Amino acid sequence: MEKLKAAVPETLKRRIAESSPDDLPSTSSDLLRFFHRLPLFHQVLGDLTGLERGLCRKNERDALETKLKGNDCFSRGDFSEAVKLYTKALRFAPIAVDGVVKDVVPVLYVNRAFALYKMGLLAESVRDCSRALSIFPGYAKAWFRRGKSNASLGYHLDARRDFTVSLKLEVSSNGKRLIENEMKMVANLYKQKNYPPQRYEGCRLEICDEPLQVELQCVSKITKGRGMITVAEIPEASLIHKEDPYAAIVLKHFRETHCHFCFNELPMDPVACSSCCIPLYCSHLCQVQAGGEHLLPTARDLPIDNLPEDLNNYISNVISVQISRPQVKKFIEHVHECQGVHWPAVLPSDVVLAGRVLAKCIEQQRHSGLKFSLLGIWDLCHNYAQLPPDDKFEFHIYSIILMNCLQDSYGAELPINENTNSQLILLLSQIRVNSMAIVRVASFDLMGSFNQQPELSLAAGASTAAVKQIRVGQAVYAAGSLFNHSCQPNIHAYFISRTLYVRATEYIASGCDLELSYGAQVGQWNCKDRKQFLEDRYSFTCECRGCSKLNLSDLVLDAYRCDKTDCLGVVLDIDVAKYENQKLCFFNLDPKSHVLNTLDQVDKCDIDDIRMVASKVYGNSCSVEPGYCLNCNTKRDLEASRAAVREAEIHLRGLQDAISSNAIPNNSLLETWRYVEPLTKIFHPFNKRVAEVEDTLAQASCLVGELQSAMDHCQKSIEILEKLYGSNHIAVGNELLKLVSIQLALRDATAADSLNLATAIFARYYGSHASLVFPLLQHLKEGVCQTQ
Ligand SMILES: C[S@@+](CC[C@H](N)C(=O)[O-])C[C@H]1O[C@@H](n2cnc3c(N)ncnc32)[C@H](O)[C@@H]1O
Repeated sequence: MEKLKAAVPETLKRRIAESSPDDLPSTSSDLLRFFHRLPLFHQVLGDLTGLERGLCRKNERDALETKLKGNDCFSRGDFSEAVKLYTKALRFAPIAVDGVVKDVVPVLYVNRAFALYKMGLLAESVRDCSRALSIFPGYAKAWFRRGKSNASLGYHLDARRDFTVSLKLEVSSNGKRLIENEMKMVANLYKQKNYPPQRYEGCRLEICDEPLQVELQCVSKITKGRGMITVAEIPEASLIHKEDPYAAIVLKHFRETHCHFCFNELPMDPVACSSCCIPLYCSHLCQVQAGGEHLLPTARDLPIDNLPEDLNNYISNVISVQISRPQVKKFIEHVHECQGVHWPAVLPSDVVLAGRVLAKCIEQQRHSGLKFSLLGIWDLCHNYAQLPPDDKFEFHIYSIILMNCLQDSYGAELPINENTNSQLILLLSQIRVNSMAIVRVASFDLMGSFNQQPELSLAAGASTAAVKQIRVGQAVYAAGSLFNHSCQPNIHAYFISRTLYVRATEYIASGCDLELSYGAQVGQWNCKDRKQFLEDRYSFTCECRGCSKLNLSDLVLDAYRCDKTDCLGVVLDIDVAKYENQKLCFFNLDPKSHVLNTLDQVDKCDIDDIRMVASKVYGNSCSVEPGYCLNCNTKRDLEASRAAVREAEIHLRGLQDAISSNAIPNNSLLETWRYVEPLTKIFHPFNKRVAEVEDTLAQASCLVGELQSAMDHCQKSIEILEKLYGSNHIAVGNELLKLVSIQLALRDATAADSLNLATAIFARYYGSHASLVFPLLQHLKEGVCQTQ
């Protein structure tokens, strides 16, 4: 790609860099013409689309080689590595070669089933046997393995049926003897205990479906374009929007760990795409929803006749993949990428996502008998004019490449010309502005310490590791894209499977804007960093109330404390002061400012707190002077303060490294405290860095078993976060979970109170889905019940 970029003449590059949306037909057709004459371009396209060079097609030889490596691991007793290798082999393995069905896939499933059985993953083992049987019902070994796993699960009736079929199919006398022995063992048990058979495939999450409670409306505003408002008032925690994506894609880093359809973490027995080597799914249901029903295996005939009716029903239940039709989506998003070619694996995720949007538009227009056009069907805003020159150039190149890659699937339906190329460039800019990251909460870090030592009670396993949010996918939601951003949002978006849920985090009066955070929030970053992030990532200047009105958080987040010991005033650095001055200027320059009083300049809930730390900003035509206390005007030496902070940070980093490697040396805590303490004398008590230091000290104390001290530090961190975010914010909720964990370990009765506070916060953000998204909450609830 870099060579391709370098080959483009400078004059054309410059025209592209300076182009506006109106110029796109001319710049894109000139680039297309240039590429057509360039041998390098045809070579790049050949690599991306040529089947013979495609690394993503099925390959029986690679599957067999990988299977042998898996067998080696199995014989050494390394079952988990064997499972991984069998999964890799399943990715390569074709169900049929030249129309002849091969046994490699069923054999791999049964091998993996055995390794899973050895690991004690019995339900997974049963599922893999059923998958083998859905392709090859006459496979005696698969029925036998299924019987063994069912027997260990206590499903003795199913086990007996599995062994019965296996015995009828087995040809060797040794094999028959083995099966008969197993049958004897379950013979009596099945009469005593009988459970219904496990569901073979299906959704793993039981989602409690809440009705939507409000009517939303889309309105246009001068500053932010279209946005959503509420027609009626909305109570706190109401679910206000729910939507499936127009198109979605898993991010490259998570291709091996998360389902390519529902984005949940893959189980140990994932299903591979049956026609190319790229996707992995958590079940056949996800596979079919992403790739289409034609990917499901078609079972061969079972070579046994005259079976009793109930056994026949049982067999057909096992070998047919049970997927209900309504669950299968009409549009199949992976189908055009599934020919074994290289491009879906190597092009950037947002470009492949654009391909999925195009494919869906083509399908929709095909149904209505229309010619392809993105205009009208895809009505989202874009930021092409504000894009940096490099991005404009890349979008031009990728639009041409993607059009060519899609030719195999859509040919004349998707003509490559100046119109379609310009539309695709704009589509890439729309995806930049409107796509959302599908996020998963990796709270298992916190649960890890409990799970690794199951012999310990929950109370003994205190942990203060942070709850991590991981971005596993990228998706576009047609209506969800109309929510504008605020650094002080009143709604919250989260994802279950690939569905977007939006919830009001506070009471919202009728007619009010409904705004979520695009990733920058008051309390998390200062005004400068938030604005910078939004400009870099989304190319707009934020006009939200957090960036235009004074708020406590922006004043204290990075502030130094006043040199006078009894003064709680803030001292701001130059950068921060500049942005706070802009907020004040905004009001002073406003033509209506003479009718505004100080209250209008300030976020109302912060008035008393701001008076406490920066009383001077209430003066008329006040400006914020860096280096001077905003209460008493005392000067602080900022240069010396910065130097002292740098020194303390070195020691703090040492402690953080020790925490990561779980090796805190003796006396390290006392030593670090000696160096870190000056930070608390330099920074304002509500400075975010002080909260982070308290949090680090809580973690370190927890690791060395000083739980009382861990609890004190954790509580101090929470007090600061409450000032920065407000006491009902999810950041406080996350910190409260750590506190509960420590309190449980200390058998402190206040754990229940802290958990109640945390539960109330999580309910505002996640409603009835809180425990589903944060399994740790349920875990801690059980811990609190145990200790009561
Ligand atoms: C996902 S779209 C939201 C819908 C959009 N307003 C529209 O008319 O389609 C994001 C775009 O909305 C505008 N926007 C959203 N929040 C804003 C804010 N706080 N300040 C200024 N512009 C904003 C920006 O143009 C941004 O690129």
